[in-house]
Amino acid sequence: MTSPVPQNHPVPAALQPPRGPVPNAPALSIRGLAKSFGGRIAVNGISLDVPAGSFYGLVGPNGAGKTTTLSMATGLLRPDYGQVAVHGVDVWAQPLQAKRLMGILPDGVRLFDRLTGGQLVTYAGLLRGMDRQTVAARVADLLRALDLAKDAGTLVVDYSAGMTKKIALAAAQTHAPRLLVLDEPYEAVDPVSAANIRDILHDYVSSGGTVIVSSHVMDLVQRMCDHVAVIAQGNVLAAGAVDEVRGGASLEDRFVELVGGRNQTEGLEWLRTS
Ligand SMILES: Nc1ncnc2c1ncn2[C@@H]1O[C@H](COP(=O)(O)OP(=O)(O)OP(=O)(O)O)[C@@H](O)[C@H]1O
Repeated sequence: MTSPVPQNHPVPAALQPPRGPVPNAPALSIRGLAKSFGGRIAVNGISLDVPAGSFYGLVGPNGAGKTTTLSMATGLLRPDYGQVAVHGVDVWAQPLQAKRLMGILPDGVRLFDRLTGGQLVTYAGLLRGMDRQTVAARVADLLRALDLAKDAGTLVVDYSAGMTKKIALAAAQTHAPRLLVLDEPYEAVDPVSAANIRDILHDYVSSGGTVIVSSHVMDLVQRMCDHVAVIAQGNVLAAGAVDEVRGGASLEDRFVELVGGRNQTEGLEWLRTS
C-alpha cells in the first residue's frame, strides 16, 4: 500500500530542480532581510529591488548595515530572516546557480595574498570552471584595464591598499558575471585608477550588466549611479532613482537631511590652537 501523496504540498526550495535566471526579474531582490549580532540589530528587515541594468549605490553612515546587507545578499553571511534572489535565483536555496551570476568584491575579506596578482586572478577564473586559455586571455585583459599588468608577478601581500582593491575587482570579473556587488570599490584607489574603474563599470552597465556599489562618497554616487538606497541603523530611509531621492538637492545634503546626526564641536575647545 502506498502512502497518500499530500495535495499541493510545497517542495522545499532546496529540493527543487536548479532554476536558471528568470527573464525580467530584478538583478537583486531583497525581502525582509534581517540580522542581529548578540541581540543587537544590524539589519532590520530590509527590502530592496535593484533593477537589471542599473548602476545602484548603497549609502549610509558608518555602522548602518551596508556590509552586513551585501554579505547576506551575496551568500557570504546567513540571514536571520528574509529572502534574496539574483535574477530570480534564490541565493540561499540555490547558491551555486546564484553565485554563477554574481561577481563580488567584499569589504575586508582576506585574499590569498601569497599568490601573485596574476596567479590570484587566474585562480579565481579556474575556480569558476573556465578553461585555461580563456582564463589567461581574460586575466591579461583585466590586468591591462586596471593598470596592473606590470605588477602581475608581484605577491599580493606586497601590493598597496589600492592595488589590492583593484586585483580583487579583477578576480570578481573573470567569469563575466551579470551582477557585480562591490563593497567600497574606490576606497584607497587613486583618482586615475578610480576613473579607469568607473569606465569599466559604465561599459559593463551599458552592455546590460548591473552594478551595486556601497560608498561613503556622495559626489561619486551622484555622478556614477542611476539608483540609490540610503540606509541607516539597518533600515532603508529612501530608495529609487538618484534624481528622485535627492529631490533637487545634492545627494550629500539629502543624505545629511535623512540621516541627521551632525554633531556640534562643543567640548573640543582644548583642540583649538587659538
Ligand atoms: N561580525 C560582527 N559581529 C558583531 N557585530 C557586527 C558584526 N558585523 C557587523 N556588526 C555590527 O553591525 C552593524 C552594521 O555593521 P556594517 O559593517 O554592516 O555597517 P556598514 O554600514 O558597512 O559600516 P561602514 O560604513 O562603517 O563600513 C554595526 O553596528 C557593527 O558593529
